[in-house]
Amino acid sequence: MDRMKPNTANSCPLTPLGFIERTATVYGDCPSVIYHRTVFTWSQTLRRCLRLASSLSSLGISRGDVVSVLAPNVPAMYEMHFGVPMSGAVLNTINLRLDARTISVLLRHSGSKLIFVDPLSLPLLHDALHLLPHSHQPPRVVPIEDPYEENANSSVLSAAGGGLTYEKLIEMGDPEFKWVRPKSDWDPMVLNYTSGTTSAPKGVVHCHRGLYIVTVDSLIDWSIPKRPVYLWTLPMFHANGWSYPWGIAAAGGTNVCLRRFDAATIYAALATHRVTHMCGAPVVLNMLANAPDSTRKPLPGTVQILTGGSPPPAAVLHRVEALGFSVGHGYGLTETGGMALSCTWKAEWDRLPAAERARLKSRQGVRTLAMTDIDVIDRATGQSVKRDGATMGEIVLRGGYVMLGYLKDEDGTSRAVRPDGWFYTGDVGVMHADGYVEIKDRSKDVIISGGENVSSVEVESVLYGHPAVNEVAVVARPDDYWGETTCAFVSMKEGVAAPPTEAEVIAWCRERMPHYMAPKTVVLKPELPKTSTGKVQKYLLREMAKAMGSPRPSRM
Ligand SMILES: Nc1ncnc2c1ncn2[C@@H]1O[C@H](COP(=O)(O)OP(=O)(O)OP(=O)(O)O)[C@@H](O)[C@H]1O
Repeated sequence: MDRMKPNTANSCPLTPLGFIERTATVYGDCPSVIYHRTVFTWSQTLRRCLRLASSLSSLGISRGDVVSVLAPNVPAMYEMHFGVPMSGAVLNTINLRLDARTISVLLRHSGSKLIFVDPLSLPLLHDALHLLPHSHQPPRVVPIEDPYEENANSSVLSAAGGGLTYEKLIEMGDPEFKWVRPKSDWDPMVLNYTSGTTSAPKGVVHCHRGLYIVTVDSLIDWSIPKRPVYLWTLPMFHANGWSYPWGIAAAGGTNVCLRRFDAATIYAALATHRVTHMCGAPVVLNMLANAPDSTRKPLPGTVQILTGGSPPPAAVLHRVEALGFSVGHGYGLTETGGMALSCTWKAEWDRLPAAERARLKSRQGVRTLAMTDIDVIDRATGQSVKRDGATMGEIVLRGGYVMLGYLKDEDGTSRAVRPDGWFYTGDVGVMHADGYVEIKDRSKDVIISGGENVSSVEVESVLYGHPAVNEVAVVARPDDYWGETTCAFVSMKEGVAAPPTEAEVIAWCRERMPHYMAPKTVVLKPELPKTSTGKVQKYLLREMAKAMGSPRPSRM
């Protein structure tokens, strides 16, 4: 046995890039990418990706160079998930709803050599480039055409790219290009900045191996069949759309691209393309559930919808399932490139009442097959918390698709990935007796009122049960007496005849939860501030609550 070692035939580096070659062989004539009236097949998509990789190589882009993209879910964005790393480069998708200052910081931090840009984001990119210091070599700009956008004037685009555009690169490239394979499966493949929900975005680097594992794992975990029809409602710039650009290629599916969407666009696309699968943050589920009847269209069949990214309130899950969607729920971070936990469903739960099913489904669940281990630990002792569904601790995990690290941030990396072999998520949760984890908060969001820990997620989930409530976010408000008290920011559904007052919302909560948890302050707002990935920007609300100062000391 001692002589049994890896050999040349079994040590080829793992990478999800090869999936597209197999798919082009099997499903070459099947639709790969649809955008308005444009339909590509898998053999065309493969050739376009190879042409892109070849052109990037002829422009001098080589192994390890960072190539950025600022674009919505259009076909070019999909192709870049293959074409850019096939040139050996590291793909850096940038959130197009960031401001110019943050984008310039990211471009500088990543040392990006070239950036592809959507026509509608050109002015934003120009502002960002102007903010780069003179000493910094700016990336080469390559605009992406969009025949369906009136504002995408081709001569303006060509001028902005110094004569070069995305389609010109495709045209110039070699469709038989021998793509640059990773030397090792630990070679970096993508650089993704986190959402910046809690602090400045961090540059997460993933390697080919990690992305291969998470892609295959995500296909298995969501039981993706062959040839799904997948609607792109999750931004690909967010953690590479939880790895599904590579996953849908592996399954030979059809990618339905959308530049922008609202409830009406989603319902229309579901019906037109007979969509089978889609992903979205809970905000997308909320949008579907609260859409007026006039915008809803009958579903083409059961649509599988995978949600994650922030806690899905049980009430929202319940409403979406009642509309005919089948909801899957997972939990992950940019640092895991996709889902690390999922609320794996048990057949016997189908017999439970709907509200109980939704409550169980709102739990984040168990580790996926390829995540080696997870735990909820007491940060002070490092010991596992009791499996009682009540004792809170930090969620930690280990497995083959935890990031390589944060780019140029060794301190940040060693704070997150510890010598004890765990990746510390910064999320606070509990372990239930059945081994399912439930998130209670981010460590920064826990409210400590009179020495008691209050989970903002728990208070939010009660508030979501109020029939007039559209969205809610709960944060701490400083309080001279209690230390902190619960402050709820609430937006009401449109068209509610007699929306409740702040005092009525407080009274409603006090009937349904211990008084120390119930909000002492309610602020009604037309809309809550969100990141482009649909997460409520609690730090902004926390600042607002802080600015309100302490209310008069009160007793429970
Ligand atoms: N199913 C889920 N339920 C509750 N929270 C979730 C779920 N999935 C993800 N999250 C939250 O999203 C976080 C990961 O989000 P992401 O990587 O996009 O960056 P961020 O944490 O929002 O931003 P930053 O790290 O810059 O503050 C997790 O740490 C967790 O707090």
